Amino acid sequence: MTPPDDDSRATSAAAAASSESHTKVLQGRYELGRILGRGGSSKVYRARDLRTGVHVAVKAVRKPPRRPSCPPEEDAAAARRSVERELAALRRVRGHPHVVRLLDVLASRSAVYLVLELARGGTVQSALEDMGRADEPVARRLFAQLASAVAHAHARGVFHRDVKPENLLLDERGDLKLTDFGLCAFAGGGGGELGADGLTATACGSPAYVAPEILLKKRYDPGKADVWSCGVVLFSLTAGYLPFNDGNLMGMYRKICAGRFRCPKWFAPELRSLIGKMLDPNPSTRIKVGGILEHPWLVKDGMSFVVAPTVGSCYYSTPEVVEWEAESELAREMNAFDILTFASGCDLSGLLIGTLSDRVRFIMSGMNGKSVLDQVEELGREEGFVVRRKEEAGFGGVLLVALGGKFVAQVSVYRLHDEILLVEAERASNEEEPKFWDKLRATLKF
Ligand SMILES: Nc1ncnc2c1ncn2[C@@H]1O[C@H](COP(=O)(O)OP(=O)(O)OP(=O)(O)O)[C@@H](O)[C@H]1O
Repeated sequence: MTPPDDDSRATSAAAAASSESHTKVLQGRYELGRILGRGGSSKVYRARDLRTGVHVAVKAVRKPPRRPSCPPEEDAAAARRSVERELAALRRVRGHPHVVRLLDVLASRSAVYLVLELARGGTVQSALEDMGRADEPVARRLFAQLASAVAHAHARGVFHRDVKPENLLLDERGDLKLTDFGLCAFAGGGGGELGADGLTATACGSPAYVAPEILLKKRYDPGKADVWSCGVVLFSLTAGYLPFNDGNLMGMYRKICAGRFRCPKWFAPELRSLIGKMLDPNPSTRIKVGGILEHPWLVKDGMSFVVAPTVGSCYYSTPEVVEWEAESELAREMNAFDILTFASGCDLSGLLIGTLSDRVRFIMSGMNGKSVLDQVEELGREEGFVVRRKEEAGFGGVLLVALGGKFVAQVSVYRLHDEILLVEAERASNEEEPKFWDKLRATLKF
């Protein structure tokens, strides 16, 4: 397949997500395959990272079509808020072995693409449809992983608010990954809508999993609402059907508000006890997520939970978690995702971050834009190129031209935030001046 020319790349990237075609390449890097799932405003594709060969999932979140009743700015702002919320949440909770991992973020004028680790085992919902219900040890393992992920998110001030089997993915080993933070709330005013009392009034969640206090339109504690939804998940996993069900929605709501459900007779007493504490219609007496992790039903089969002092969260004590702890300490470098979060005051439209074969955009932090361009200028002169400083937005750019007047490369620097720079380096083609490009790469460290 011949690569598209430069100008067509951004367009083809955006078109890729809207098309059902299976051979589109997003920003020269992610080859999109079949659709794995669809959400309200997204399509999720299986994809391959052409640089590493690793298979990933790309969630393409598009700006919604404008509604005639709604001013265009309102639509754009709502779409942007929802993506920012999901990104901010994934950033806060990243690194936990049972939360889906955000690998990269790309953006175009019409969509944001979240590159996520690929969960090859489908969703817990599809597994339940196939197997009916889970055996108790399997349910215990999956539920422990869910409780651990939710506890971790809460410890980081993120309340999911849409815990349900469709949002629980399974990897190839059958391990659970919590996903879809698009409806979450943040503690401490991080873009969510919690009041000073830590309560919210925003009604969200899926009917069968939603807590009574939300149905009753009370101000509610989103942490307790997550516990309720986890209780419904646990019941569904072990029973194979929902605890609150009725022919009509109002009937179901009445049962939810009364906390009226019946456990199947094969439920062990400890399982009944845990579900009863989670599906307590009174949020003030409902068990907290920390209590779940210590409940006797869960602390079986040699499982144990440890409170990580560094992050103050509870986690499922396995070698993977220990490894994650070490990795998360190291994972401090900036990536495209950080840029989007940092740049929340900037207009992100048209901001493309990523690597093409002959153009790269990357972040430099703690550097002065002018000195970056000075370094490029010096390198160009050493190589015998004609060097021209360009007046552009941001710090400007440096154009490097060969003696015959042929374009060699150009580097432009923009300021994103204080000392955070977005640097764009472009070259004529990847066949020409490879040594110079390597030197530039070494100088600018991209
Ligand atoms: N990382 C992934 N690996 C594999 N499949 C995934 C992944 N992420 C999402 N999916 C699939 O895509 C579906 C939709 O994803 P997701 O729930 O994140 O989208 P959404 O737009 O936020 O959905 P909703 O409208 O329900 O909030 C999932 O139910 C799942 O089938």
